[in-house]
Amino acid sequence: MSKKMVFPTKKELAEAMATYTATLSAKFCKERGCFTVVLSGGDLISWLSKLLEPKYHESIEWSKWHIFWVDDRVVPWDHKDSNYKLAMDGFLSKVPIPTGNIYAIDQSCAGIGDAKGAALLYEECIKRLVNQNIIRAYKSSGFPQFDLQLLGMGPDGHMASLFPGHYHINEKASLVTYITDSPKLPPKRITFTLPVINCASYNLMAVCDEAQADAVAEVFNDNYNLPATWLTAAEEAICRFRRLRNGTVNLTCSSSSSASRFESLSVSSIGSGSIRRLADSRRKVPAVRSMATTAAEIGKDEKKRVEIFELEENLAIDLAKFTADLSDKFCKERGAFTVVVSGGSLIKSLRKLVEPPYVDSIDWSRWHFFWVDERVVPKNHDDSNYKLAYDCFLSKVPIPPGNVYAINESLSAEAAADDYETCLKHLVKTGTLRVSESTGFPKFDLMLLGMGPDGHVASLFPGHGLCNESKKWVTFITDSPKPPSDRITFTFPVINSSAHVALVVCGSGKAEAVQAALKKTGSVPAGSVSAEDELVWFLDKPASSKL
Ligand SMILES: O=C(O)[C@H](O)[C@@H](O)[C@H](O)[C@H](O)COP(=O)(O)O
Repeated sequence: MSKKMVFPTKKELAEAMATYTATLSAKFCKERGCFTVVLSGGDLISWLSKLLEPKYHESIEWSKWHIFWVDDRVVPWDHKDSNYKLAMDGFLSKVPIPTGNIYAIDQSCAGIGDAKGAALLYEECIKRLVNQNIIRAYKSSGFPQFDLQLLGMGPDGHMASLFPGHYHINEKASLVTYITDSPKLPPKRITFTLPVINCASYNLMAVCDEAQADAVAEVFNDNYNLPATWLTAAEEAICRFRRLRNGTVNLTCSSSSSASRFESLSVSSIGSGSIRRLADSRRKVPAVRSMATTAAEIGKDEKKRVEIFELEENLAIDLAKFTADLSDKFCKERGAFTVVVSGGSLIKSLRKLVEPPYVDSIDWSRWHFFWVDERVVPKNHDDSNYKLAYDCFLSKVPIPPGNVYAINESLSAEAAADDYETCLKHLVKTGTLRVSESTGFPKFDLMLLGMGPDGHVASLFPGHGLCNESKKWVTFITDSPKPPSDRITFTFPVINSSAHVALVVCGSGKAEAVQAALKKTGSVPAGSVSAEDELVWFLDKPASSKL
């Protein structure tokens, strides 16, 4: 389903929005005895005042309306920046919606600027209303499914308080999140997360100002850096806009007929129709000559290769081709590509993938992105592996946010590990993640790992009991010798059940650990890494100097 609507004037746009809202109100009030409506701030409220005209006002069953905000600013209710105040003054105070049906940001948190507290309380409120059946729950996922969401878009392409380049676009662990560094003032806000926004039955985005013309054009040219590009809905997403600058926005608005990307809290289905594919615009990838010499004799293991590169630059080029080839293979064979990364210097070595030709040729919509280990710190913390990957990689490629599986760092390390394991199990159930026939552990298509100077991989450190974990898929550590102390990590059985593993190691400081792992001159965790189909060590000259 794909819908766009262009109107010659603001007046006609407002009229169409009012009719649409009134029609949905009648439908939901009849079908389920209530109508859940989500508002944003901005111009929207002035459109809604159309509903105050008698032909709408008199026919709408206001007593059945329940009002929510997709985002609000963490300021007192009577503050000029408050979305609650805006809606109250311009609309809500003029219609007989019961006060108890208006769900505003918590007044005391907002009053003292406690963004985190306000987000938590708003989430709790929504969960309670789902339990009471006032808000529907989306299929099996239990995500709240609002009946109608009325959204605006900023000139930078933000919607709700999801801003371009901000990691919040990938937030899936919560329903409501918060931001304290909003590029648009005021800085503190709470916002629905993308899965919640996209679960709404009907999403209506209204755009009217010249200032938004460029962003509208970008959104409809599939620029995934703009949060508004990700908008879908369970039933219908419509973008209504006034004809802006001549010709600039003669565009279409795509939406999905299902919110299956977000059917479960951190899970998406493969190949959802909601993701616009880049396949059509694919460019042919020129062959990149391998600049490696192969150390043939090491380990004499036919599944193991060691590639040594004169320069790290050459290693990065070859690693990109290796990854892109596997991506092509798995996307063709199974319609999905499950990729796991570590933190550390590996991420920098992946830089060629986010440059031409690969950035254009890879079918990013089929990627599913995981972490082999993660530090239990906030996602915007400098120690976060998520932040590292987001800043250098994820923010540059259109992997659907629903396919990026970050940990829930609001939990303890132990609970976060359990939660991540549950997420993997769900993905196995849905077929996104394969299982190894020989081990019964999940079989990722590609694992891209770094190694520490002490020979650790993931957060499996030399001499630590976790290296012997044989049952769990994901475990945790609270005494990591490399700070920060609290982490989650995949276990060896999971790492070694992968189809392909690349161990990427650079620098002379790691030469001894490389030697220990490959020549068995010592015992280091990296020496225990294997793969079901292929393990490739990518080394630069200095790292290989002791082989
Ligand atoms: O969270 C982590 O600490 C990493 O995932 C870790 O496993 C990393 O891959 C190695 O420590 C190598 O890091 P460097 O490449 O930066 O040395």
